[in-house]
Amino acid sequence: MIVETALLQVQHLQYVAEQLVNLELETTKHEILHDVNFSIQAQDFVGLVGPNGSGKTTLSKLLTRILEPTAGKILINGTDYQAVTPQWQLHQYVSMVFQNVDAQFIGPNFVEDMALYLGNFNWSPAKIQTRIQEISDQLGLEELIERPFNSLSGGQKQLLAIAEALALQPQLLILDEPTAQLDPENTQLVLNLLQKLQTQYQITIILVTHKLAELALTNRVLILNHGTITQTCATDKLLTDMNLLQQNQLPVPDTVTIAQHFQKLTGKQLMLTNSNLETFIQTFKEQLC
Ligand SMILES: Nc1ncnc2c1ncn2[C@@H]1O[C@H](COP(=O)(O)OP(=O)(O)OP(=O)(O)O)[C@@H](O)[C@H]1O
Repeated sequence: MIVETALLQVQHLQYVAEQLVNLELETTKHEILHDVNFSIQAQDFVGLVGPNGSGKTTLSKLLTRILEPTAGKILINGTDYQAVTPQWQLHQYVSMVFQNVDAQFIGPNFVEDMALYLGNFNWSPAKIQTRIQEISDQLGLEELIERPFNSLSGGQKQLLAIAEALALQPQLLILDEPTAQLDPENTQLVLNLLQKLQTQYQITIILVTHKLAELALTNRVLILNHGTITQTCATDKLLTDMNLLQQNQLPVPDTVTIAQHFQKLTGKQLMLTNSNLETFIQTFKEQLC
């Protein structure tokens, strides 16, 4: 029997932040994450949810080695992060897009920013040019790549930040609340791109989000609460389980409230999600008429 190694394995991860409290260089310690365990298979689309301050951003930074864990291990394709040297080689496996993409760009537009980024990896100008062309063709970004960042909408900048994060063809892409500051139109632009990455390019994605409606794109969710993973489950289970949502201080979607009322009225259990809501309403209308 062949046992496949998970793409990402997180084992007993702990992160303790140390803060300077005075000029005598005294510090206090604050445990942000403890005993975090989970694994992700290649091509999973995973949602990472949890109440404010539960440690989602800290975990994302550990997964991209922006922070080093106090204890525990992270393995990518069975290789310990610590064994990936030099450290920047990890960009070839895992990449992250931050909520505030403006802080991510150094150049004035995508083409120049990619040249600076890939130049750090000693890519030749010709190779950089080919990769820019390739990625903008694949993701349909031709019209944006030479425009100054300051002339683009928040959603367009997110698209370019995602494209840049894919420059080195990582296997795992982590997005920290990519739509938090976007209006509905720009949110849709970003969600469409994520769906395309998943279906056409089979990229493994971790989507950190507060918006439970966005979880419809994912197949699995990790719930982080009080600094540890309290549950991993199929997305449909979370989105239809009022108790699980409430136990983890997550907002209850309207679909769950409707399903609960339906059960009270009819005694029948209903698994209602955004994807089958329209069919449910249609059936209901037909029965009423
Ligand atoms: N460097 C640090 N020193 C001390 N405490 C920190 C540090 N970084 C984060 N924290 C605290 O750790 C906790 C987790 O923060 P984190 O930003 O990871 O949570 P989050 O789940 O991403 O929150 P949000 O949903 O609000 O973005 C918070 O209480 C935060 O104040």
